[in-house]
Amino acid sequence: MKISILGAGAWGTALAVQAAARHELLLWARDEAQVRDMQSSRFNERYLPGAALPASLRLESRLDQALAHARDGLIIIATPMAALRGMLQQMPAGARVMWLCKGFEAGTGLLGHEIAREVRPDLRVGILSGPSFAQEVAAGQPTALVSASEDAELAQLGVQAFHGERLRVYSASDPVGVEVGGAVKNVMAIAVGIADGLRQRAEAAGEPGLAPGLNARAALITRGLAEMLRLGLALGARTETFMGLSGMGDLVLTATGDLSRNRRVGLLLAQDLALPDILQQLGHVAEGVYSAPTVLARARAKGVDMPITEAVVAVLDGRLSPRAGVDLLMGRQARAEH
Ligand SMILES: NC(=O)c1ccc[n+]([C@@H]2O[C@H](COP(=O)([O-])OP(=O)(O)OC[C@H]3O[C@@H](n4cnc5c(N)ncnc54)[C@H](O)[C@@H]3O)[C@@H](O)[C@H]2O)c1
Ligand SMILES: O=P(O)(O)OC[C@H](O)CO
Repeated sequence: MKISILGAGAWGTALAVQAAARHELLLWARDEAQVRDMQSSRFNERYLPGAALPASLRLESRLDQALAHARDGLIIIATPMAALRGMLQQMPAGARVMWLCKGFEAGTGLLGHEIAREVRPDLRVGILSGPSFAQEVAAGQPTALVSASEDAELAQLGVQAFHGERLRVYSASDPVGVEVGGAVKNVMAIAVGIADGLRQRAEAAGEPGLAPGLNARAALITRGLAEMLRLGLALGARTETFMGLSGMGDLVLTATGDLSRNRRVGLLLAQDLALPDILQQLGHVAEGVYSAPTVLARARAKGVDMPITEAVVAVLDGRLSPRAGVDLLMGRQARAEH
């Protein structure tokens, strides 16, 4: 199959590395200099150092060439969420397009499939999601993904494109649930990062005392899943999707795995680093930072209670200290679990 992956960040590059042996794969980056560097070194030093780019992988900086390559195949948008609208607008009429971004669009608060419906209803669209750190996928470590679309044929095309020995790809028909899971887990990873960071800080000072421990981490993940589910159901998703790879699976990975950029944002906030410095230090997108306020806005519009998200937004805004954020959650009134 001819596949063009648009966006040569960590994730687009990792999937290109994995699938290049089985398909005619093209990786597009908007930055000509980056493409030249990758062509000469056969590495993507800036975004995924250490992963050799297979000789068969075509590297391209001209978007028209990348789109022409996958005219009869599959186009994968691998940019951050902030670029999805602009990319969709440039797609050829009727193209088969899937995206990897996980988030709500800042400003509009829309999920990817809602943006696509608004700007390009002619496209056949879907999402690839699930618990997947780029570095592990590029190294060929076992990973499971989900290919989701209301268009069953397209969901299957996503499976054919990436299912292989090292990547297991399941199909799904609930893109709303898959997108809500992928977006909300990033916010929860920031929350768990904050709690774990407070513990690390207290332990380093020799005063573990009342800092959030492993019990708090389990509670945050579980109540985070409850928030994700409530918002998802309000937006029309199905419960079982949140028990799957793009819900529970990605939430556990991102909240507990130190390779997560969103978790790292939380860990560093707990060290009292300023958000702009943290983002500069990461050098990669941390979608939860941009999605958190839009998750909250959509939840409020639907009358959905999301206290962890609310606390994360207040910490990101600087209205609450990380410590006060945890205290706020613990100080809430008793209620029924379900
Ligand atoms: N890294 C992972 O492990 C991983 C796994 C699953 C999903 N994702 C999701 O995939 C998306 C991309 O993540 P990433 O890790 O590759 O990010 P990254 O920060 O490593 O790279 C982002 C890439 O997008 C490019 N880009 C930014 N704005 C652009 C624009 N307007 N037009 C074209 N290109 C643009 C950048 O130049 C860069 O190459 C995010 O939504 C992320 O949540 C990432
Ligand atoms: O590094 P993060 O926090 O963007 O997470 C990467 C992937 O989404 C994990 O599935």
